[in-house]
Amino acid sequence: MNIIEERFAVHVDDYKHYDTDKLRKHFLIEKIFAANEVLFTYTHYERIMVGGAMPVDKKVPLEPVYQQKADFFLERRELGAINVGGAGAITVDGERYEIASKEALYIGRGAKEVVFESNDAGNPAKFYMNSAPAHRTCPIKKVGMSDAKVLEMGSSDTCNERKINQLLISGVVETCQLQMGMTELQPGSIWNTMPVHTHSRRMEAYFYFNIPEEQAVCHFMGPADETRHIWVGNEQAIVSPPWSMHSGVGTANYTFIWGMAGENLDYTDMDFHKPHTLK
Ligand SMILES: O=C[C@H](O)[C@@H](O)CC(=O)C(=O)O
Ligand SMILES: [Zn+2]
Repeated sequence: MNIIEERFAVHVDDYKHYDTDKLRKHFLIEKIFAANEVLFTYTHYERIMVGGAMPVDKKVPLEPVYQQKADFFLERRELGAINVGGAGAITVDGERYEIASKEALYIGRGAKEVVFESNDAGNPAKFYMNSAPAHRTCPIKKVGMSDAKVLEMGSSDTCNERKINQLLISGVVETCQLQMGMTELQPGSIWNTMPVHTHSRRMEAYFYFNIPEEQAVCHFMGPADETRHIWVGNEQAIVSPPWSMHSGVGTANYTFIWGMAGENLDYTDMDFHKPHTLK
């Protein structure tokens, strides 16, 4: 069964008055995975759905949720899934795709039956997912880390040395509006997405994982002159409105998955804000 939460969009003027509780309530997704469940948060930012499937000892189907009023989940949507757990498989209309750790599957609009499973209940697969409305069908494609476009960013001097693995990206896979990838921090580097940027033409969601026990990531949001922070735990996500930056600093090494939907598929068109200009 899909378990669903709904989040409405927040106006930037309203955000300025938020305290810690309210920031967390509107922008933090605390639970992405539950054993043998599919969890989703239905947002009103480009209607992106952010969630996870964690099959343990049984097959778990992707079912439509009330908000969609659809006969099947992908009736009018596309979906990207990236496995952050043990090896597993996703079966789409009878076709089985083995998805190892850090591998992704893109599923286009129209696929009727999607089923998740793990190869080993002792080390279950964890499929982190983003889904956005789609106006046409793009072919299903499995994308591994070796297929990714890799951007080497930052440096150890500024503690932001990282590898941006673009997985679901134009040139690797055809999508309608979804873009997804996985950014890995080099040992000793703790800052992601620094210098920060905004792109009001696209919303974004960040999913943080591989955060060691008792450590955390401090995520920054807001316009460059009105920032706030949210402390994020392991396997939690942040929804970033179109007016917001999205950047984080960890108390230890971590990895994260970013996903975007919106106006175009141009990853490089962000507006940058230099650190000394931030407030
Ligand atoms: O719009 C692009 C996204 O925010 C991320 O891809 C940025 C990122 O992973 C990073 O700089 O570390
Ligand atoms: Zn971004």
